[in-house]
Amino acid sequence: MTSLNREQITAALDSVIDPVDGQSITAKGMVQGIDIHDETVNVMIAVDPERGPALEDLRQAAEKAVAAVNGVTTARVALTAERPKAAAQQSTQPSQPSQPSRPAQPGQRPQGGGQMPLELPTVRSIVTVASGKGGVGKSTTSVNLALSLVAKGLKVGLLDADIYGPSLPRMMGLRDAKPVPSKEHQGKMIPPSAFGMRIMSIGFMIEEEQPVIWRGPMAMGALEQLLRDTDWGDLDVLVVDMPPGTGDIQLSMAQRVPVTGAVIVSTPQDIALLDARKGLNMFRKVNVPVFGLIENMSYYKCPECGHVDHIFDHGGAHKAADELGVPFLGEIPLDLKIRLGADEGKPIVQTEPEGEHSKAYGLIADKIAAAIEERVGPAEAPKKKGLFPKISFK
Ligand SMILES: Nc1ncnc2c1ncn2[C@@H]1O[C@H](COP(=O)(O)OP(=O)(O)OP(=O)(O)O)[C@@H](O)[C@H]1O
Repeated sequence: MTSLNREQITAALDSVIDPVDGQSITAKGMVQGIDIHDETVNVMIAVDPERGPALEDLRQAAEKAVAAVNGVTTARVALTAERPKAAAQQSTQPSQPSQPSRPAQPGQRPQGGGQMPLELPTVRSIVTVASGKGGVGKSTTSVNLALSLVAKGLKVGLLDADIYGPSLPRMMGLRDAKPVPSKEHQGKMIPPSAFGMRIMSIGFMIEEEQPVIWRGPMAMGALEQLLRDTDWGDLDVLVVDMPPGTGDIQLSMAQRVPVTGAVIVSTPQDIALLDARKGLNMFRKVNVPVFGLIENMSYYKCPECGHVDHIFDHGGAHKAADELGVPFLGEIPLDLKIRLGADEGKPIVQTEPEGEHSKAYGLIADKIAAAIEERVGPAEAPKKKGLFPKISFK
C-alpha cells in the first residue's frame, strides 16, 4: 500500500482555481488543513461566508482533484467560513461598536499562507498548554495554572481544545453543565463557569464516553466555532488546553489562533521529552513564542516521611529546556492528591490554595503572567484578590 503525503494532496489542489480571480486555491492560502488517515483525506478550505453558498462547485472540484490522487479512496472537502472583521466585532460587542484603546489581537503575528487569525476582541492574551503526547498531565496542569492565574486577580477563561479526550467538564466538576445561548450577544453561547472562570469544552456537546472520531478539518472547524462563538466576556487570559501531539490540528490551531505564548508540559521520561521537543519545534515553525517547559510528575514525595523519590528520570525537562534555549518554568510532583483532585472535579489549587503543590503551580503561573505582561502589557483591570467567590467543598 502506498502511503499518501501532503505534497501529493497539495499538488492536486494546485489545479483548483478560484473563479473570482483565476488563482489557485493553494496559492491564495485558502487550504486550511489537510488530514490524511490511511486512504482517507479530509481537506478544509477557508472562504468568505458571503461567498460560501456560491462555492459549492469549487468544493466539488477540490474533492474531485483529491479523489483522483493515486491511493485516495475517500476524499472529503469542507468549506469553512471566516467571519468578516466588522461582523465579528459587532456580534461580540453590539453595544460598543469600537474599542480603539484595546488592541484586538495582542498576540497577532505574521501568518504564512494568507490565513487570517481568528478575532477575539475581548480576550487580551491566549496561552496554549501543549504536550508532545497524551497522558502527561496537560489538562491537569492547564486547570491548576488557570486557577493560579485567577488567584493572582486575573480574569481567566479556559478552553478545552482536547477534542480527542475532553476532560475539563470532569476536572472542573461540570459534568452535567451545558452552555446557554447569550441574550446579550446574539449567536454566542455563555459557557458554564466554575471557580471564577468561564470554561468551554467540546465535552459539553458530546458524551464523555462517546469516542471522538472527527479528524482534521472537521475538528478544526469545531474548535474555531467553540472559540469564536463563546461569549468569553472580558478576559486577561484565555488558557487553552490543546489536543496532545503535534499533528495538523495542533499546527492549524497554532496558526489560526492568535496565541500570545505556549507552554509545553512534559514528564521526565526521555521519550516524552523527545515529543516535547517536537511540540517546541511546531510552535517555532509558526512563530508562536514558547514561554517554557513544565516538568509534570517530576518526583514523588512520601506524604508520611517526606522522602523524595525520582520515579522517572528527574530533571530531563530542565536540561532539555536549557539545551533548546527556552525557559524552564518549574516542576510539579507526582501526587495522589493532584490526581484525585483532577479526577473528582476538585482541583488542588482550589481545595488547598496554601498547600505546597498550589505554591508550585503559583510560581509557574507567576512566570507565565510575567511573560504575558511582557507581550501585551499589564492587565487592564486592577488586580483584586478575592475578585471571585471562594468555593469550598464540604
Ligand atoms: N502531577 C500529577 N500527579 C498525579 N497524577 C497526575 C498529575 N498530573 C496528572 N495526573 C493524572 O494523570 C492522568 C492524566 O492527566 P491529564 O488528563 O491531565 O493528562 P493529559 O496530558 O491532558 O492527557 P490526554 O492528553 O490524554 O488528555 C489523570 O488521571 C491525572 O489525574
